[in-house]
Amino acid sequence: MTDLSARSDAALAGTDTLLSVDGLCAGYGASQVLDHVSFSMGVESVCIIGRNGMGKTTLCNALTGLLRPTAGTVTLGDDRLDGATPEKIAKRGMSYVPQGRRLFPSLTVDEHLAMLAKGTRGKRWTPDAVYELFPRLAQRRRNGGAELSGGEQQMLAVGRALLLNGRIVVMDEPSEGLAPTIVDSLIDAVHRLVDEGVAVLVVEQNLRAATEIAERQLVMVSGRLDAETTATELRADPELQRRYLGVDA
Ligand SMILES: Nc1ncnc2c1ncn2[C@@H]1O[C@H](COP(=O)(O)OP(=O)(O)OP(=O)(O)O)[C@@H](O)[C@H]1O
Repeated sequence: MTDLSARSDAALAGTDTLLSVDGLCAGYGASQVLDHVSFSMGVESVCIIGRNGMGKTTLCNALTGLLRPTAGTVTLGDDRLDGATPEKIAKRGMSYVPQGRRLFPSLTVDEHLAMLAKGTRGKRWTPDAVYELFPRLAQRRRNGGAELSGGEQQMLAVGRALLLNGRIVVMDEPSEGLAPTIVDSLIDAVHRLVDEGVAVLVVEQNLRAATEIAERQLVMVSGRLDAETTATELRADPELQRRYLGVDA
């Protein structure tokens, strides 16, 4: 385990920094939740783990503009994102798959993707490319959001985020409530994205999903990101699992 404050960018040697977060603070009214969160990542998959209520969703919201940071910076490539609206942040290359998927029950899969298809011509991610990544979704293309299983909804939520053709995708607990085989598809999709040059930052509380999605595991405790561990360490250590994920040995 590493103390993040002692960690330098040298730890990312071999990986150029894509996202850099420095001293990020955010909260709700007078209650500060994020307490000077700092980390950086390249084109790789990274997990943010932590027990309930530690501030993981708040971090996702502060990164993607749904919550305005009160201090600190978020830099993607050469662009400063902090303080920008969610629309601007998405346009600059950070897309978000929020917890709960937020789909429209009456729109079909095709219609969800069509809403974002404009502007994807000639780009890597088009509706057809999403159907190729998730063949299950292609079979359900004419079904409405309300008729999809949890796993299909999650695939659609990821597919929608991909159509923004961004540089990084932030996902909040994508494995929540999904059957193990569907979790496998999501894990494969994350690895494929990274292989194709898209960074993926995933909040996870599920031990298997977290450790298979990323080797780097950043630990959030009470709004602070002050430790980093690895999937290898986490798998091997029930005490870490209990402390960081609330998993009972
Ligand atoms: N809209 C809100 N207004 C006020 N407080 C909030 C709001 N959303 C979250 N909080 C508080 O902020 C803290 C962090 O919550 P957050 O949802 O970010 O944690 P989390 O690590 O994502 O947990 P979980 O996995 O349970 O969602 C909690 O104390 C929570 O009660």
